[in-house]
Amino acid sequence: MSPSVLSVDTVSRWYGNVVAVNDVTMTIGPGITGLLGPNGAGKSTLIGMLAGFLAPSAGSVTLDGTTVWKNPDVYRAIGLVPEREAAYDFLTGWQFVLANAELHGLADPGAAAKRALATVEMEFAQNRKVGEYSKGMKQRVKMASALVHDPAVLLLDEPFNGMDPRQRLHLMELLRQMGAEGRTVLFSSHILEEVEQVAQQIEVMVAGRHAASGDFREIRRLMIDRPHQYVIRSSDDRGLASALIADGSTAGVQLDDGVLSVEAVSFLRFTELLPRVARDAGIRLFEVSPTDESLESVFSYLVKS
Ligand SMILES: Nc1ncnc2c1ncn2[C@@H]1O[C@H](COP(=O)(O)OP(=O)(O)OP(=O)(O)O)[C@@H](O)[C@H]1O
Repeated sequence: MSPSVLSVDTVSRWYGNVVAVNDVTMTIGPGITGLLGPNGAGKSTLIGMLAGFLAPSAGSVTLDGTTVWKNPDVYRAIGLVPEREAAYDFLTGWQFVLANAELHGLADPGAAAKRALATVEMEFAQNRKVGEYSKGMKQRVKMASALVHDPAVLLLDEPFNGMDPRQRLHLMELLRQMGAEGRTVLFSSHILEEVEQVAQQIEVMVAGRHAASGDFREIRRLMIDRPHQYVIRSSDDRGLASALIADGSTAGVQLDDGVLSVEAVSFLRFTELLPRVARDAGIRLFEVSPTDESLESVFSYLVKS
């Protein structure tokens, strides 16, 4: 498979006065890219523009240098697995995939549908109606229809949503296979653990903006190496507060109504500092709990940085 590269160049997309995607520039090459971001970050909108379903309001999306929007030649190289369930519940899996093969005008739609259903291991259920499939089976049949024309680019919008662990593993394996074949695969998710298990490259979006980019180690580091808030219980909170202030490497120490809270500048430095300071002061630690670990707080930190 010849390598295909999607380029997003200063792309924005607005709906009325809602800016869904705000001045995003990124390059997506062969292998697996995870598009990570909380709900409403603009992931679906970006995928719609990558797939040629939505026009950018500004900027351009190109595949190997050719504009994607309004370009049927480019659509032949792209497969999209949308977030919504297939609306064709009354068709069998076979009919659904075959219809897509015919819409693409393939020379031998039957052979293409057979091959695509085999790739996702759905032949066993191909004669049952899509409406009777489990969530994971629906996802696989949508994937077969996206793969029916053997595209170099595969885009999947929240493909792991609602899947059980077994279905999840199966889909991860399929994505790895697609990546190993040299396809350019991009999938969106709001769960870091999901993305880092399968994506070589991670692009983070928050509130329409491109917040971070890198492999999972870099993204983990960005998320961990940021100010963290902790509540600490110890044998001598007041003594510990003084010792931490004296050390000077924490951003803030507060003792309010007997609750000791600390803002650490860096997670890694703090995990080394705290036990040492406590030991030197002869104080025992009972509990150290983070207070701002929600994914939203991590994401909003990334946007500010
Ligand atoms: N057709 C539309 N009309 C108006 N606003 C829209 C439309 N589609 C999306 N939006 C808005 O654009 C923003 C980005 O939405 P988008 O669906 O792209 O985000 P997302 O990251 O995919 O989130 P989710 O995972 O919840 O789908 C949101 O504020 C959303 O309300």
